[in-house]
This record gives sequence, C-alpha cells and structure tokens, in this order.
Amino acid sequence: MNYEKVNAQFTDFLCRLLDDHHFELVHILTRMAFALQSSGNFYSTQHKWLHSTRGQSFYGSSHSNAKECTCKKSKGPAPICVKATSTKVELDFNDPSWKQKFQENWDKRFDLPRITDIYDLKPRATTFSLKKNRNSAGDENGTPMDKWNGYVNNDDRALLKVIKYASPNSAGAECIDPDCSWVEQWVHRAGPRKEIYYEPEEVKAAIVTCGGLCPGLNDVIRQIVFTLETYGVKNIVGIPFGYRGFFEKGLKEMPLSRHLVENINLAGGSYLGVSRGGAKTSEIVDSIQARRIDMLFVLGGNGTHAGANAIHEECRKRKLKVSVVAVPKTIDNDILLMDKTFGFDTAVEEAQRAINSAYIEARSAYHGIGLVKLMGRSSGFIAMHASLSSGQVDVCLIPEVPFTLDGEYGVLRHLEHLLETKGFCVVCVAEAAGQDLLQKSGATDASGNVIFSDIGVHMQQKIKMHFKDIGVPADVKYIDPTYMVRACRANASDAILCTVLGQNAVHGAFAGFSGITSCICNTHYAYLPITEVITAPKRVNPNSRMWHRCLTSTGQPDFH
Ligand SMILES: Nc1ncnc2c1ncn2[C@@H]1O[C@H](COP(=O)(O)OP(=O)(O)OP(=O)(O)O)[C@@H](O)[C@H]1O
Ligand SMILES: O=P(O)(O)OC[C@H]1O[C@](O)(CO)[C@@H](O)[C@@H]1O
Ligand SMILES: [Mg+2]
Repeated sequence: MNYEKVNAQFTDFLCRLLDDHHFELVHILTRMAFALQSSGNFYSTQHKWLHSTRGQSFYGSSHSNAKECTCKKSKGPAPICVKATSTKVELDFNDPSWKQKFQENWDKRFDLPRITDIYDLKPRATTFSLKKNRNSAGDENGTPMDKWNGYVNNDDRALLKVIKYASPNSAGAECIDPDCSWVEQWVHRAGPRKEIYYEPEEVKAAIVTCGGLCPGLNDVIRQIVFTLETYGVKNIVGIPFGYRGFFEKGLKEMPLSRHLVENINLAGGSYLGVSRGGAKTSEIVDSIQARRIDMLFVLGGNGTHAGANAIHEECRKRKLKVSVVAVPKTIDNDILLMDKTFGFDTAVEEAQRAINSAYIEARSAYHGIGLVKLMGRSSGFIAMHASLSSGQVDVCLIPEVPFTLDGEYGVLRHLEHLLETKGFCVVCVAEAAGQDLLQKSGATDASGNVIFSDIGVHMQQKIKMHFKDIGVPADVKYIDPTYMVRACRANASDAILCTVLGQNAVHGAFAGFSGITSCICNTHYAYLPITEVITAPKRVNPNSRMWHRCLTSTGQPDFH
C-alpha cells in the first residue's frame, strides 16, 4: 500500500471536514491517524521518503514520524494540527543556494510573533534588574542607567542541533537533504530584555493550568508570580480548572501573590486545578477581554498549546494587546523540538519505583513475571526512560515499535526463554503500545483524546493463559501505577526546569512576544513559536540511539 498517498488523502479529508466545522470528528480522526502510525503502518514513511527524494522539499518533520498538516484554510475552532505562520519553501537540492534558502525560511518560521506586529508601540526601559542600588527608571531616553549585563539581546540565538551526521544512515540521523548536509537551525534565546512593552503597574496577568496533572505545575505558577512581582506587577490572578475557568459560571479567578504561592511547590497537583475539554476560543477571548487581562500564561501539553495559539490568534484578530505565553507541561514528553517537558523526569523517577517493585516480586517468586504498565498517551518516552533508569527490565514495549505476542517471534515465546534461562523476568509496557492487538474502545475524553484499550490487563491475561496452556508454572505480578507517576511533587531536576521556564515565560511576555512557548532546546533555554511545536506529537524514534540503548539494556529481540 502507498502509505504516503493514504496519509496525504487522509490529511485532505481532514481539511475538508474542518471547513465543515466538524471539529470533534476531525479531532478523533487525527488521533486515529496517530494510532495508525503507532501500529506501524506509517512507521518508516519518513525514512523511505528521505531515501527516495531528491530535488523535493521534505524538511520540517524530522522530529516525528508524522507529517505536517497542510490545511489551506480553516474556519471555526483551531485544528489540532496548525499550519506554521511562515510557509515552507519548495527546495531544489540541485540548486547551489538551497541551504541559504532553507535557512532564510527557517529564520522566518522561527521568528517570534510580537505584539508590535500589529501595534505601533514604543518600548520602555525594563523594570527587571537584579542589581542592587539600581535606578530602574532609566535615563531620559529610557535606557537603564545601571550597567548590569544580565539581559538577553533580541538577536541572541541557540543552536537546535549540534550533531553533524555524515550519512542519512547514521543512527538517529535527522536530515534536511539526501546527503544529510550540515545546516544551522537557530532558535531565539530566552531571558529578560532591556526593553519591555508593558507598564508593570498597569498589567493584569493571569495563569491557567490545563490538561492532566503533572509534577511541577505549582513550581511554575510560583515562579511566574515571583517574576511578575519583580517587574512590579500587582494584579496577578489564577484561572481555576483550566480553560473551563474562563467561562464556567461559579468559577472565580484566584488572586495570586508571592505570599500566597510561597510554599505551593511543596505539594504536587495544581494550586489552580486542571481540566480537559471545553475549549471555546471565542468565549475564552470574550472572557479575557472582559477581565482586562494583558498577559496570559498557559501551562499544558499539546492540546493546551493548540488552545493557547488559537487564543493568541483570536486576540490578534480582535486587536487586543495581550501576550499569550505557554509553558510545556506533560509527563508524556511528547512536544516537538524541545529536550524535555517539565514533569517528565519526575514521572520517570516514580515509574522506575514501580519497576523496582515488579523486579523484587518477580525475583522472589518461582518463575516470577513482573509486568508494569506505564502512562504515555501516544509515545513511549516514559516506558523507555524508566526501563533504562531501572536497568531491571527484560522487555520494553512502546507504541512506536510494533510487536506480536503469539508465535515463534512473539513476546510470550521470549518470556518462556527468560524463565528457562534466568528464572524470572520483568516486562514494561507503555499504555499506548500494542493497540492493534486489542479491540478499540472507541471512547474519547472531554478533550477528544482517544481512550486506549487496556494493554496491561490484556497482557496479564495472555501471559497467564499461555503458561497454563503450555503447562509451565508462572507467577504473574501486575503493577499499574497509573496516576502515582504524576500526582507527586517535582523532583530536583524538574524543579529547576520549572523555575527557569516559569521565569522565562514572564520575560517573554514583557518583551512583547505572544503565541510563544518557553522551553529547553539542546540544553539552552529558548522561545519557540507555538505553531512549530504542535504540528504533531513527538514520538520515540525507533532508530534513535536512545531506543538502541534501551534494547542493549533489555537484551530483547524483535517481536515480529
Ligand atoms: N486543537 C485545539 N484547539 C483548542 N483547544 C484545544 C485543542 N486541543 C485541545 N484543546 C484544549 O486544551 C485543553 C487541554 O487539552 P488536553 O486535554 O488534550 O491536554 P494537553 O494539554 O494535551 O495535556 P496532557 O499532556 O495532560 O494531555 C483542553 O481544555 C482542550 O479542550
Ligand atoms: O488524566 P486523564 O484524563 O486520566 O488522562 C491520562 C493521560 O494523561 C497523561 O497522563 C498525560 O497526557 C497521559 O499519559 C495519560 O494517557
Ligand atoms: Mg494531550
């Protein structure tokens, strides 16, 4: 089957549906497409494409197996898949200047949307300075009078990629052209600027946390409040229970101050509450307008970012001077271009505790099999990293790598081998793995995310049945830590990440950016346009060194 053609036809179909306002259906279908990818049907599309094209544009999807949505026009609510504001140019790799064209286009795509794109505004000297005895008001030209070199220049950049792959066949190679030439990909450096576009005394800032819980939400809220107050902002509020808090009657905004949030990082969860669903962009923006909010800080995952971008666009359409800045939150680590999202590290740490328990149970039982199911909506990052960190996993199963349970090359046969040779074993399975082996639940959550069928319970039953059938004793211990991996406070590494991302979000808003996200790219802190990070969920690359390291650690064979 020509999967690329099917993929393109599917995208066109989605775009047509979007024009007909069938948003919910499109949402479900898009999720189905990702599920289809995870079943392996679209698995090597990018790789094959990379080897078969010359003189065609195919850059931009190097972080994911999914290709970018190419919707031409869209009425109604924002699609899950949003086209970048700067379009991609068609590249001819036989043209000697293709690299220059690529880079010019890249710079346009990664340029940050600013409120000055639509308003003619004059900046003022920043009120943010950590220098003692400062005169933050600046001189008569608005230039800060102190000589503190603590500001980031608007032209500062960080490199997104630092590996030069000599060949497209190098492990994990992410290439722009068929020869895998070295191309610089710069992103904007995050941090405080010398000039700002808001009068802090007049600013009303709001914070909202959306989607599922994630360790570190309170750390980010706290740092946003601290930093806003350092600029001199007095009016800071929290929107309760995600986007819902903007329009649901009876939900009142919560006043925030350093005093109120000082200790919230000591507990997990969200001080403001979270929710899924209910994203009606126009109602949210009506509410922003009515509440006279100037800066909105949005903490959430892929869906939340799509919502934040829709809010940013709607504010522009209505000519509202509002900065919308997102902070990428998700234990799943499934947001494109960034090293990691906050909460992921803590989730992995908690997950490996479950694996350790499974190991102890399995090790101590006669023919013990420890089975652990871990969260991860469409990607196997938590399962892969928890397997790597525990070092006790014999089989790691993720949605990006298809597998079979039965047959000569199936997982069950390998478990037999493990019981024969080492006497026990530990299996770690990601919740979205092996969905092709199960009957689809067909259910979705309030945000339209597909609810997966339970691969953990299915495997537990299959393993028990298999060993009963072959007459070999097996003591199966199943652990599903579910919410335990995310309903906890951030660990040290996440707490630091949250601190930096939260502070930078405020610096970005004062610098006049909107429609951006505050993140970590290639170990440096950066701002990215939201449009560039929501084209598809990030997924584990089965050809990456990290997955290969996981396989080296588990020693598992291919299961198909
Ligand atoms: N395409 C979209 N446009 C506008 N809003 C959206 C879109 N997708 C999701 N949302 C809204 O964003 C919020 C959060 O979405 P979702 O439940 O998918 O969580 P998430 O941000 O992806 O985080 P998590 O990692 O916990 O899943 C919900 O209120 C949802 O309605
Ligand atoms: O909080 P809910 O709605 O049960 O959602 C669970 C999902 O949220 C996440 O924890 C974060 O996206 C996923 O790993 C999981 O599939
Ligand atoms: Mg999501």
